[in-house]
Amino acid sequence: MATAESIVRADEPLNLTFSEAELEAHRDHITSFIEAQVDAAGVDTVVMGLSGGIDSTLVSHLAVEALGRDAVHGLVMPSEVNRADNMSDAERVANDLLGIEYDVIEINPLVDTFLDAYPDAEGDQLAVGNLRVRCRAVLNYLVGNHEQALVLGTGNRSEALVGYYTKYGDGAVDCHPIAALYKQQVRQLAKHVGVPDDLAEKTASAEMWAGQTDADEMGMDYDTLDSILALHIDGGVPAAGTADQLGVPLDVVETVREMYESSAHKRAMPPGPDPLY
Ligand SMILES: Nc1ncnc2c1ncn2[C@@H]1O[C@H](COP(=O)(O)OP(=O)(O)OC[C@H]2O[C@@H]([n+]3cccc(C(=O)O)c3)[C@H](O)[C@@H]2O)[C@@H](O)[C@H]1O
Ligand SMILES: Nc1ncnc2c1ncn2[C@@H]1O[C@H](COP(=O)(O)OP(=O)(O)OP(=O)(O)O)[C@@H](O)[C@H]1O
Ligand SMILES: [Mg+2]
Repeated sequence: MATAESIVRADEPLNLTFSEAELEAHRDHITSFIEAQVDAAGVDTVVMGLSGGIDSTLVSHLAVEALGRDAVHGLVMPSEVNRADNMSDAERVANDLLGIEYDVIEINPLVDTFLDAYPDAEGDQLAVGNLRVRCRAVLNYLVGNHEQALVLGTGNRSEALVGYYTKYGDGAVDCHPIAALYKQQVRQLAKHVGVPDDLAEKTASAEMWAGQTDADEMGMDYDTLDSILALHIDGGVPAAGTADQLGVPLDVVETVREMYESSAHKRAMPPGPDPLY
């Protein structure tokens, strides 16, 4: 885990932001995608977790644009490690910004029930953090089944490429409308569609344990991660050239490649052996 002082920041990060015309094109593309997913499933509504973070704020905003506010159901699911201001931001998004129906469901009792059933995991920060995330996935699908609603995910391209999400947790959804956007672009599109700056510029956190931030855990900020992904992983520029161009140590580029390669299993269907005959 990096400390605030040791987080790597590229000297020359790429500017991956869009022009105004491109922003409008992405907005249309994503709202059309949401509409098409709902149509293809033969349903009218969607359900999704609202965390007060920018990914869920943008997806919920675009879902309301695509389907109307009556078709979007938000779930705010606090646990003991969530900051109160994030949970109140989630309610602010549902109430004040979007005017959608939402429920607040505390997940501590669910998490405790699992740990009572398997106390060996108690104190295992990552396992319990992932358990919190998976409890939310179960609730999303409980509501989704009951209301014949699709579960909207909030994964962006940066998280997907390095596997920075919980398998069958926040990854357990029916579609990811902002999957093509790097994190910088998520923030930019959010501002473009009218999300207030304080939400769009908020420090990203999975809130799987108290005080967690994405940058601390990954050891670099999103501008650096996005730049390495765009140049080296998506762009095919060799590691050394990427490090030189961005002004980051070579081992940071290699770390991102290792995260990309070791998370391939999260971007694939669970494999089985080919049929024998
Ligand atoms: N090679 C392989 N082939 C097939 N399966 C493989 C595998 N390696 C591990 N696995 C399986 O995957 C499991 C590990 O994956 P997983 O359970 O996801 O756990 P893991 O990747 O270890 O942890 C999740 C990471 O995502 C971050 N996260 C989670 C949720 C939200 C956010 C956010 O930004 O909001 C971030 C979190 O902070 C943490 O760094 C293993 O226990 C194993 O079951
Ligand atoms: N406390 C919560 N209540 C409801 N949903 C949550 C909660 N925490 C996480 N989620 C869901 O899990 C998703 C993944 O979390 P993640 O932290 O990556 O996104 P975010 O909070 O929207 O944005 P950011 O990455 O900037 O913090 C959220 O977008 C949201 O849908
Ligand atoms: Mg978050």
